Amino acid sequence: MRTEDVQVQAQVRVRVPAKVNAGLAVGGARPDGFHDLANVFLAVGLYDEVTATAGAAGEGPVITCEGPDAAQVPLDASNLAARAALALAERHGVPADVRLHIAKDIPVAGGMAGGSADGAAALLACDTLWGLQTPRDELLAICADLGSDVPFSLLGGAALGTGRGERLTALPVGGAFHWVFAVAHEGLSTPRVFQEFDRLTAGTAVPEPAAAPALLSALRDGDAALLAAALANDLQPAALSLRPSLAETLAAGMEAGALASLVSGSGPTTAFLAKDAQTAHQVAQALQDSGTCRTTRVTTSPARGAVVVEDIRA
Ligand SMILES: C[C@](O)(CO)[C@H](O)COP(=O)(O)OP(=O)(O)OC[C@H]1O[C@@H](n2ccc(N)nc2=O)[C@H](O)[C@@H]1O
Ligand SMILES: Nc1ncnc2c1ncn2[C@@H]1O[C@H](COP(=O)(O)OP(=O)(O)OP(=O)(O)O)[C@@H](O)[C@H]1O
Repeated sequence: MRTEDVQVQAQVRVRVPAKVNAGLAVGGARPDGFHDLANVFLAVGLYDEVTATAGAAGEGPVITCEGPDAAQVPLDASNLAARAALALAERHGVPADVRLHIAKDIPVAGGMAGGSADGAAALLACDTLWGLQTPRDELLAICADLGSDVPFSLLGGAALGTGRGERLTALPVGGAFHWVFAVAHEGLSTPRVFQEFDRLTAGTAVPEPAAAPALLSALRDGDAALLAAALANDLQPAALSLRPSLAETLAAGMEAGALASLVSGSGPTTAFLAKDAQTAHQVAQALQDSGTCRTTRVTTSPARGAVVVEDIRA
């Protein structure tokens, strides 16, 4: 066969970051079961990659997944990447025949929006593969239908999420922050953690959620010490109530020199802010040695949102 006869398979690869919630203020339960939030999202440099290639006519989205946590990822129509492909295809009246391969590096069910990341990445990958050029605001609206965290996975950087977290306002960030994440042995279900929040706050007046001005200025100034003082997560008591052993992980990171520690979103991943890269590695080693977590990851924020990193189209 001559080289020019080889058909190159069209392929689009998208890289998408995980998130940590630098501030998560949670209001009372709404009639629709969700909670109003003032959610200060920060994208961090742990990434999944979703690669889209054309599928056979009529087969719909086909999901495959590789990575250390791949066995925990559903490969059926419940996968957020499959749901994203179907939603986009329906919006444009095109077939959703696409193969989506997820290279998963974001901890699963860890409160780092891994599934949401794959949903946002698949949406961008399919939009590019199918040449649809869907306007950004429409992509964000589809993301919001898929889940509260999905719009932020597309946007990246830092943002305040209001409503159930899907209405985003980008936030300025004045410098890089150094983070350590301690990944727990077993995941936690997000709805279960919100239910526990409701149980723990029952009979109390839950205030309207608001973003702390000190948090926003710490991010804007890139000041790690001020950020450490302002980090807050209203879901932390609920996550600790369901998984009391997380308190030991939080304490081990502080003992090792972290500026601050908190549960990431709904947990059970715990996040540690460090003053520099060297301290971050020391904290990670101490957490590893403490035996209070499955593994650790060291990275920085902010990180770019979902972005096409390879686009091979015939
Ligand atoms: C905890 C966070 O990760 C913080 O960023 C998010 O609030 C969760 O976002 P998510 O995983 O995208 O959540 P969704 O898929 O939208 O909702 C899953 C479930 O979480 C609960 N949920 C979620 C978001 C929200 N603002 N209030 C809620 O009560 C609801 O029980 C909902 O049925
Ligand atoms: N592409 C996907 N990757 C991982 N989990 C997925 C995916 N699609 C659907 N899921 C389901 O979502 C559940 C939550 O997984 P995910 O990794 O998104 O949790 P999370 O990081 O705690 O989410 P969040 O921080 O947005 O609340 C999993 O247990 C799995 O059943």
